[in-house]
Amino acid sequence: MLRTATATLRAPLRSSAAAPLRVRALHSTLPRLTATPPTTDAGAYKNILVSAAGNGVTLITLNRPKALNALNSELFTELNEATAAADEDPSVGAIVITGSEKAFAAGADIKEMRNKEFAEAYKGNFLGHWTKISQIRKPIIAAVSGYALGGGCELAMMCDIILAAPNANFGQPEINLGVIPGAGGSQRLTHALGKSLSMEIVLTGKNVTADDAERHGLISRVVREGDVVEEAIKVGATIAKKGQVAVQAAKEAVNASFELPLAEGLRFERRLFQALFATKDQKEGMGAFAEKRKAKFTNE
Ligand SMILES: CCC/C=C/C(=O)SCCNC(=O)CCNC(=O)[C@H](O)C(C)(C)COP(=O)([O-])OP(=O)([O-])OC[C@H]1O[C@@H](n2cnc3c(N)ncnc32)[C@H](O)[C@@H]1OP(=O)([O-])[O-]
Repeated sequence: MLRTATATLRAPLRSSAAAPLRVRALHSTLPRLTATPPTTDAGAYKNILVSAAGNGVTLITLNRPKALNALNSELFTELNEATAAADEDPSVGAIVITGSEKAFAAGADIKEMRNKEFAEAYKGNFLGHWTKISQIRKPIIAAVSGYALGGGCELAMMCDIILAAPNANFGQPEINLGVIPGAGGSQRLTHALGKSLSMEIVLTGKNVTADDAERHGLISRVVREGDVVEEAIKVGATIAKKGQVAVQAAKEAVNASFELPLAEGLRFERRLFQALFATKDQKEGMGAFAEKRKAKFTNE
């Protein structure tokens, strides 16, 4: 069951570092996609807030403000549970993950892991459960403000789209702690930025600004100050309006480009494209175009 809390949506904008990001009521400005009202079960999770943002979007807010949303095991377990629940929920078409104004997440929880030993980390597959987010089939949008460092940057990169506030700061400072990135920082960052800049970030621990991240293709775009969550929800709502079989296939196809050689990737894309002719949404989408009307997708 999707456990939800509306606290973030209701919270007034505070200037403190702990302030969750503001979301204006979008129900009036966006087309209605789901009749599911935001359900409240505040306190169900300790480290995240989950709310139905309307229009088929689930909003997940990382909520360990005192630790700048440092990602401890409990938080990640909750995040896995909430994203899996949203993935299962037919009324949800997209998921937004955000943090506070000061920090999306300042990394894996250093205090939690400082005394770990190799045998324990290896036998317990430490951080293995972090990969679950990348198995979620519905699109996930990261709305990043402030620090997205180490595991925080890696979490953002596990999402499908990254939107950033002007104060966002991305980096992999693990080198300063005597370790290296452990949840994709050396791999996804390099796919996005290329070797030279990734090496500089990973080897020196320097951060990049939102503008630089946009310029180098790490994120989709920088959004006006104060608007990043709202904008991410809008993007999510736009996606949630599409035929969901095609959306999932599109996500699968784009992700395959990170893993397959070009010829295999092209073949995989073509097969998925062909398979979509078995869906009602394809008939509806193309029929609606030919009949000059708006398509009504049923996700079948
Ligand atoms: C997953 C795969 C591998 C990943 C590895 C990593 O991510 S390694 C991590 C890679 N990331 C890094 O190396 C970044 C580490 N963080 C920093 O360098 C700084 O906090 C800052 C520059 C982000 C903000 O500076 P600022 O002066 O504005 O704020 P402040 O410093 O006063 O912090 C406020 C409180 O938050 C606490 N806290 C913060 N981050 C963490 C954390 N990751 N952990 C635990 N706690 C953390 C901090 O201790 C303090 O608590 P206190 O003492 O009040 O009980």
